[in-house]
Amino acid sequence: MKKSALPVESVSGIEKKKCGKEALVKILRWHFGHSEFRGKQLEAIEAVLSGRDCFCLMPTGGGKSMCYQIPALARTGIVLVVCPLIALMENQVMALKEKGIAAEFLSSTQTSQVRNKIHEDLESGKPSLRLLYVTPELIATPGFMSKLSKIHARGLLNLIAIDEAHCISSWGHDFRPSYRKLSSLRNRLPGIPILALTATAVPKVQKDVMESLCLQNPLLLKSSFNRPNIHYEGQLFSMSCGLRSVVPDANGRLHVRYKDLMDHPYADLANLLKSCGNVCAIVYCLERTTCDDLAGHLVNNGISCAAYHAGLNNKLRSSVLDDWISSKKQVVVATVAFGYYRIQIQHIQLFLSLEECSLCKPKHMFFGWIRGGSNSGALTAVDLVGIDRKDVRVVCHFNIPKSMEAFYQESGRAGRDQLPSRSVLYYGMDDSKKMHFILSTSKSKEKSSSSADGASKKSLAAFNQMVGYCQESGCRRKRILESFGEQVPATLCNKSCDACKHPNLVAKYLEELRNSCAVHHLSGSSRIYVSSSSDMIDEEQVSEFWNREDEASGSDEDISDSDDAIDVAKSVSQSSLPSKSKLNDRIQLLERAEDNYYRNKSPDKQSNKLDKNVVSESLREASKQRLSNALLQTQQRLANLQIDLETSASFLETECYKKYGKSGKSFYCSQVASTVRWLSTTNSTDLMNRIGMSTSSNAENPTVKENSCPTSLALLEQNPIETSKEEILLDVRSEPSPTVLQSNSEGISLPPIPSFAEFVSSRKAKDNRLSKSEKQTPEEDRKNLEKRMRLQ
Ligand SMILES: Nc1ncnc2c1ncn2[C@@H]1O[C@H](COP(=O)(O)OP(=O)(O)OP(=O)(O)O)[C@@H](O)[C@H]1O
Ligand SMILES: [Mg+2]
Repeated sequence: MKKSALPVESVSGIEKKKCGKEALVKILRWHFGHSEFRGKQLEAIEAVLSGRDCFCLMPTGGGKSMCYQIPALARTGIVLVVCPLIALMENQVMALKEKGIAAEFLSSTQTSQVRNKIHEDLESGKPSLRLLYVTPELIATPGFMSKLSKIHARGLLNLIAIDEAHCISSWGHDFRPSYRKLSSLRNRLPGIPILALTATAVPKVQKDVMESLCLQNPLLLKSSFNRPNIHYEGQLFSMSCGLRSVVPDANGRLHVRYKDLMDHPYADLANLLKSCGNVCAIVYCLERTTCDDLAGHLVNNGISCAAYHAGLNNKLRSSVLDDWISSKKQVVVATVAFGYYRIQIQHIQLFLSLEECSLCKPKHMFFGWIRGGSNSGALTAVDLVGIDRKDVRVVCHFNIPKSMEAFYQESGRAGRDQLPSRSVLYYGMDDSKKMHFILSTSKSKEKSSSSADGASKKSLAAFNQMVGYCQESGCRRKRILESFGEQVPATLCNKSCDACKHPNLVAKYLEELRNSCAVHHLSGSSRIYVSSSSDMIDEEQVSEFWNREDEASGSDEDISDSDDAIDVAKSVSQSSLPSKSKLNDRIQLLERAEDNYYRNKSPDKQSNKLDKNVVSESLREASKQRLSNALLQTQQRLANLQIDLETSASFLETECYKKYGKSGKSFYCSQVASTVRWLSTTNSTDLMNRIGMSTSSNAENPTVKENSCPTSLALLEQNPIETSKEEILLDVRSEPSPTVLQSNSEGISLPPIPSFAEFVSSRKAKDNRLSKSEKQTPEEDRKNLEKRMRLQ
């Protein structure tokens, strides 16, 4: 129901004088139903209404949005809100509209009709909009900026709010280059107060944000980062949630849980979620395949759960998010966004930077890099930052976060209703090595400049702090707060963390961890350090990790309309690839690097490597299980799809094995991962086709040869639920159509990964063809290269 705008009008009557506290509280109560302002909300609102810049540092879930939403209602005119995520804008605008508040967002996800309507309103003499949410990229476009300037010239712009302002600082944990462009706002729109808001900014980041946005004499409002309702242990949480009957076992009381001491971390998590009751939870993972696998496992264990990551298509992703927000699903297993985003940019640069390539070791890493480049135009980051489901009771990190800031931000999704909630963190040495590797390579390889080295050191230092948090036994709460520069008394925790509540248990587990892991002990320290060398990581794991991420092509980005990666791609292609001859040089260097790699390997190493790279039976079994989990999810997604899970999983696994079993573990795993991702987005027709096609190549079962003929597809499409596979087969057998069979097969098989030599020679062949047929301009060369990269 729409509320009348009475309070706004009545307040706007007095706005020329001053909007007093009473009037503001009235707006808060009328529109939002909250009785009083929280923390520093009122101070922030009063500051910006008086025309003063403000930097607002409030904890996650502290109510920062209110600091710009109330000013939007206290004055006529528009509040411009800059947001990093489309999902976040949508979520906020929807909530505001439900309250009858005129709010809109502008993004590429809208139809041009919707966008035009918003623009018309903005250009009208008296816009009805109160809040306009936009992405930083849109702000940077000249067209939109000139529109803003016109609104500003007409005196209709009240306030500029920059949400998640830490993204502007390269010192912050989620730096977004596009946020940097916001520094022009002060000059372009003079006299308009700027409100910067964030939950995570260490002093250095605070300073950087204020300087970058050219804030003038800003009011700096800092609330404590402490989230008293988040428990970093299990027992007190269970009790305060009324779960007395569920007494957690010893391990269940812990906040940091050690994967290396567990037989089955998946099972441990399933038990944990069950022991918490059927509560709302977020599980964060580093990789999409873990998301898929883990979600499959949880579903098998009766937990209402879905995976959420950028490998899913837009429709599925929003339906998962809707289901989760509306409590139809209780647990969402999601990837952490911005880390991936950086990795993708790094791929583009690694591929084009030969100095780096000559350093690379395993052959298959080339492919990861090359394929990574293909996603340059399509960022694939997903995050749940700022999505306001208030009753998240458990946030679990299934892989170690990259920094304390990231950990705080992500675990802070819990308990936004201020009720008791729980944070759980799974720590594993392998995860730690993987993250260490990503951080040590991603920044240092972006540019070979000293600033990039510095950035790499910074992120490694931030990560080491996180490792310390997992491997030491001091109060967790104190440690989190101290990482933000807050000094707190030891009593603050009140035994709401595992280290304070169960110190002996924590010490015991740490001791066991030390004994069980083959790790480095640094003298005088109880910490277990990961060696700083990237070769600590198993090459196969790295390869699969990269490839897995790369093959998400087809999924649209949803950070925002970000042009960051496009900028990078352009600048790299312009600066590093000015001509075709340079590109040839680079390709030759790549070849030499590859040769060197193989020449430098000793025969011993090679045979060892071969052994290590063999696809074992147990790996094949595990892959089958993984595919079966993915098929189960697909079956649920596609409602009542009739397939035999075991047979289909076995078929798909055999397909992967046939294709890459001989090429080694890494290629095989990559193909399995790719198939799992394909399953998460495929439709019934394609799935049936593929399973059918598989059998068609089986000589022992010639009947299925015609399985992917169009008649079966048409039948399935007409009546996807009632029509059984047997019926389709029967129908198909009467109408064989080998020609179409071939085209279907081609349409649905996954693109093969070429060997590096194949890649290079196909490139050469194409170059030869080109040089024969026509002389191209450097610009055309560049376009061709970009196209080729996209097609990889
Ligand atoms: N004065 C208030 N009284 C009660 N509830 C409030 C008040 N202000 C905000 N809230 C509620 O607190 C919740 C969190 O608010 P909001 O989303 O603005 O937090 P945030 O600080 O932006 O968090 P994040 O850093 O996670 O984005 C919302 O559900 C909001 O309705
Ligand atoms: Mg927020």
